[in-house]
Amino acid sequence: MTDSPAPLIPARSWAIIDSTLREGEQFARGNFKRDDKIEIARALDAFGVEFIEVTTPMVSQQTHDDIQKLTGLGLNSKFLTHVRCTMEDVQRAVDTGVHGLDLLFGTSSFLREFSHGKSIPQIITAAEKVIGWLRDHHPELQLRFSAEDTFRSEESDLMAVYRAVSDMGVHRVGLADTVGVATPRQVYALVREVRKVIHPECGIEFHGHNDTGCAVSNAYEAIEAGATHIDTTILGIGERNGITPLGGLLARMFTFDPQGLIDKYHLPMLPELDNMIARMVGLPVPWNNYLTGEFAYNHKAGMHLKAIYLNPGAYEVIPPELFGVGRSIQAVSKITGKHAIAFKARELGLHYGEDALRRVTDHIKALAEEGDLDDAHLEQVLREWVSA
Ligand SMILES: CC(=O)SCCNC(=O)CCNC(=O)[C@H](O)C(C)(C)COP(=O)(O)OP(=O)(O)OC[C@H]1O[C@@H](n2cnc3c(N)ncnc32)[C@H](O)[C@@H]1OP(=O)(O)O
Ligand SMILES: O=C(O)CCC(=O)C(=O)O
Ligand SMILES: [Mg+2]
Repeated sequence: MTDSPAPLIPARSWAIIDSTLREGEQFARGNFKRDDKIEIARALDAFGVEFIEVTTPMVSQQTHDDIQKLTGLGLNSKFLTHVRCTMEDVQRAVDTGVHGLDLLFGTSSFLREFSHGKSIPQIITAAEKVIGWLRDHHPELQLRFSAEDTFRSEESDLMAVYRAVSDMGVHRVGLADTVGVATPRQVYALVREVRKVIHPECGIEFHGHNDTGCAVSNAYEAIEAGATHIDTTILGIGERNGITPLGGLLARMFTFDPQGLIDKYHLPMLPELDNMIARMVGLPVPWNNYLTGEFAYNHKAGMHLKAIYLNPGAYEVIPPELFGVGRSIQAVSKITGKHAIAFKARELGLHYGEDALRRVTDHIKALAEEGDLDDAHLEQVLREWVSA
């Protein structure tokens, strides 16, 4: 790590707002009880996420009290609650002990027509009232204002809203790809445009859904363009097929500043986090999950195996052990090669000459064509053929 070149994107330039306790509750199987919430919050805090976003206290008295319980745990991660832009919601939120409020208002024609029915000037007026009151009565709170469904909103409307709320003194503005329609280039371009109309000290948050498979790349482009905060959830759980997964974002960003990520987060805890949420929602961790999926570090093809034995970096971009994960080398299959077989043989103290190695390799490949070979069978074959 010490010899690596200067990071392209320093990990200190962006922070994680983990929304497993808000967006994650909108997942089909996300129905966390108080003990689950405490377990999740403690785990995220131990991992080192900077912010934990929780559901609005408007959901119910129970949710309100759960938030108070969470904020009373004395964790290092800061709690934010996600609330509508109304006096009723924010007044309910201010006594929960959170560090900040994530306000939102839909700005696309879809949401203006079918959700809340407000025009852009009415949205700005509502924001003025709510933000003004919060700044006067609760200057200690960090405030964020997000334009829900940003990427289906008119750019001129967005700029008017972002400029206005930045002038009102919010600490961050939010861009939300609510339906997962944005492309990476669009995200990059819009973050750059937003940067131009808000105050220099105002942060930019990105929230991206994964409907078209771009949640991680869009989060990356947002950061590259200057976003300061990214929303994630553990395993990516959320409405429909979810948002940027914590593990996916870390995998992406690790390649730019490994040491920065190691310094900021307790990376070996990632499997624990993924398994915890899988258990709570009653689903397995997906086999191809970033970093922690069962086969995320499985190596099989003969050409790969030759190099992997010599240096795993030949076919791995991120060392699995840094994330508390092991690699598996599948030396036996029809697509194996002589180097992998020689390596397995050496592990057993067996050595083959060039010709014998070719023959035993071809025999093992032929056996594998017929059906699966387990390690015990492989050992038997290797031992039989060495003396043949
Ligand atoms: C894209 C996202 O994920 S946004 C976050 C979604 N999160 C949630 O919905 C949190 C959980 N929600 C709830 O528990 C409930 O929906 C509550 C408590 C917030 C509201 O419940 P209800 O009063 O029964 O209203 P309901 O959910 O049916 O309708 C939404 C209301 O919010 C209003 N609304 C929607 N967005 C906003 C906004 N950004 N600011 C202010 N009001 C809004 C709608 O106009 C509607 O109010 P109306 O009936 O006066 O028109
Ligand atoms: O408040 C935000 O920025 C995001 C809200 C949300 O979950 C979404 O738009 O998908
Ligand atoms: Mg969302």
